[in-house]
Amino acid sequence: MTQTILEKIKAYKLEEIAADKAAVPLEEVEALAAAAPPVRPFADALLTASIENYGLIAEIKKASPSKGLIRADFDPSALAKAYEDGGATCLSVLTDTPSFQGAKQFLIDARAACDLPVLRKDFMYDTYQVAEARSMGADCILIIMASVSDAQAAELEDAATQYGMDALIETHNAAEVERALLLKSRMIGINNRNLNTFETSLDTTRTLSKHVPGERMIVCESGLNTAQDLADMARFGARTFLIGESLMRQEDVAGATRNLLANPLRAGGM
Ligand SMILES: O=C(O)c1ccccc1NCC(=O)[C@H](O)[C@H](O)COP(=O)(O)O
Repeated sequence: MTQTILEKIKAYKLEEIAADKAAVPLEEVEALAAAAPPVRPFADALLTASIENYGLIAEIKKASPSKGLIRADFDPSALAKAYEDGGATCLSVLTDTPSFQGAKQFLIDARAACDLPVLRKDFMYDTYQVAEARSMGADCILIIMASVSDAQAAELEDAATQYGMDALIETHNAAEVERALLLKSRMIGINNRNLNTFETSLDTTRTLSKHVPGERMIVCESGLNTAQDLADMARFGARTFLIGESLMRQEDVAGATRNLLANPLRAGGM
């Protein structure tokens, strides 16, 4: 039987975690996490930004399984600064190497170059990775409901909370939203990318947003290209966005980020 992309990623990730644990024992990672720079509030920053305008998690993404290489001229520090200058609220940094050409060092460099809170964008299965995320300086982790059980999700979320970090809970369908709501995290990600076909459709957010109660924050993820897309999604209750590829393909990343955040609803243009 052919494996799905998440199954393939999980297989190499579990090997990677075992190798990392052998190379750097948990106690050492925990000591590094305890010495890491203080946590920057991630969800709070998004909430504040989304009251005034939109919250934007701008992603530092070199490549992807669906698109291959996205940006050849890739300097995480410069990109982090450009995103901050353009008005992004938070950063997302891919640390997975085999599928996204990401690196742990990218997160460390990006965070050091700006004052924004940072999400470790990776496939999390083990609380060891949460300690590792904090040791790099991450302020938030991603929990993908499609790749973990309810018990694993709760365990990862608890570990993040113990470090004072936030967790973004990612969903792709109504059943996953229902499971995500059993957790405590405020941020419910709705990913518009179908992980089997890699196609993106904003209809996913249009459909799933009604399953998310008002006290949680919808983070609309993937396939967002224009300010109009954001305004469209805002009508469905999403005022916080996670955007990678469309910004990564721009020469002037700060300018493109600024243009994306020019909210036509606020300007009275809609
Ligand atoms: O981006 C992919 O091709 C991908 C494939 C398999 C699993 C996850 C994938 N992407 C992770 C993401 O969630 C996105 O990087 C993020 O939402 C930003 O999406 P985009 O703005 O479309 O780059």
